Amino acid sequence: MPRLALTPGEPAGIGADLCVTIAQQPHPAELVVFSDPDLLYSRAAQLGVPLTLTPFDRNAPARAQQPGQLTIVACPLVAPAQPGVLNPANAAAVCRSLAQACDACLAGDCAALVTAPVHKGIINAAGLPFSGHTEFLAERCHVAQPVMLLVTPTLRVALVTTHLPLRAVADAITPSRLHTAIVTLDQSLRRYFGIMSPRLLVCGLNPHAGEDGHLGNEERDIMMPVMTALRIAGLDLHGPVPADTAFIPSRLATIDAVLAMYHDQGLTVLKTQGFGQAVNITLGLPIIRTSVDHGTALTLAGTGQANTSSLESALALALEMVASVNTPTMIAAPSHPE
Ligand SMILES: NC(=O)c1ccc[n+]([C@@H]2O[C@H](COP(=O)([O-])OP(=O)(O)OC[C@H]3O[C@@H](n4cnc5c(N)ncnc54)[C@H](O)[C@@H]3O)[C@@H](O)[C@H]2O)c1
Ligand SMILES: N[C@H](C(=O)O)[C@H](O)COP(=O)(O)O
Repeated sequence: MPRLALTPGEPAGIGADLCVTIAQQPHPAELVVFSDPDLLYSRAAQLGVPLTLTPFDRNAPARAQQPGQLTIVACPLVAPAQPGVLNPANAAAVCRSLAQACDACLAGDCAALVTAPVHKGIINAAGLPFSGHTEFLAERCHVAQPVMLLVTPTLRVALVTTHLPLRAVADAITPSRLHTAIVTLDQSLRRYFGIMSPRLLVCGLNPHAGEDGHLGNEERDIMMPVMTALRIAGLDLHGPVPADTAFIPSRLATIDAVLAMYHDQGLTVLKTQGFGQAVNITLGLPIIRTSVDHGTALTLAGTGQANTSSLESALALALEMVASVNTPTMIAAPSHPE
């Protein structure tokens, strides 16, 4: 019986609503929520659903989650949360709960981490540099380059760069970063998705993949040499292809994942296709981490209108990934010449 660490994220957003709502169904895992108990009790009362919180005991055997119940590690907020009203006073507590949940996974107390959305803006407004869970967890786990992968039932899209201003993206597409992103994606598809020889489609950075260098040099000077070396090492790589036609059905029919160069190049397509069903996975960490595909939706907090489907998918996929770790299919990663 695995234990899943669950974080509600921004207390003014829909994360707490989602946690108490999914707690109304049974799950084949113990859900350990890292949260302020009063936040969950008050949101459950607001939504009119029952909730009993039981303190986490790492020495007790894990129990499948029962309707109306959650296991809790208390992570107190500083100020009572008001649905829809961001408060920078609670930003540090949000980060602390995330760190505690991550550490519980690193310590083996929980098998995976599943996160509800945080509000990056309010954390930064409180004076804490924060780009996203992906970067926060990578730093916590001492990983230099995590890889963001979003999946729907029919599409997988990974990113070479994550939460970067567009102005900085081109400079961030280095041989080393591209190499790590491709290898991490390839290895993770083998390990967690049972794909024995992943076929990866790599998007160009520039319009028309640089048009032979006439519309940008990154494809010719950076991407092609890295991809050629990795093909020689045995990876099944296609591209770099113009990103505007990377997602047409005939291309997607023969590949297992698309690697986009930056956030909106890949996620706009994926969310247009599958918003609400998609799961965000952080690859390259020593822990399994999945998340929802949506943000804090502040106007929906406390209304009962927030859709739980992405969180349900994130919980289900985390369990599948936990199970897959027991069937290792990893191969040695080709190293980058730099
Ligand atoms: N995993 C994360 O932590 C995560 C992911 C995406 C965005 N964010 C953050 O969330 C904040 C708000 O972002 P945004 O406004 O761009 O996106 P958003 O996803 O919060 O909202 C986009 C639209 O989708 C709707 N929506 C979102 N989730 C929904 C749900 N579960 N059920 C029904 N409707 C839903 C919203 O009402 C809104 O109309 C930002 O600070 C952003 O950085 C966090
Ligand atoms: N890039 C994500 C998305 O658009 O869904 C989102 O910002 C969350 O990222 P983190 O998991 O790094 O917080």
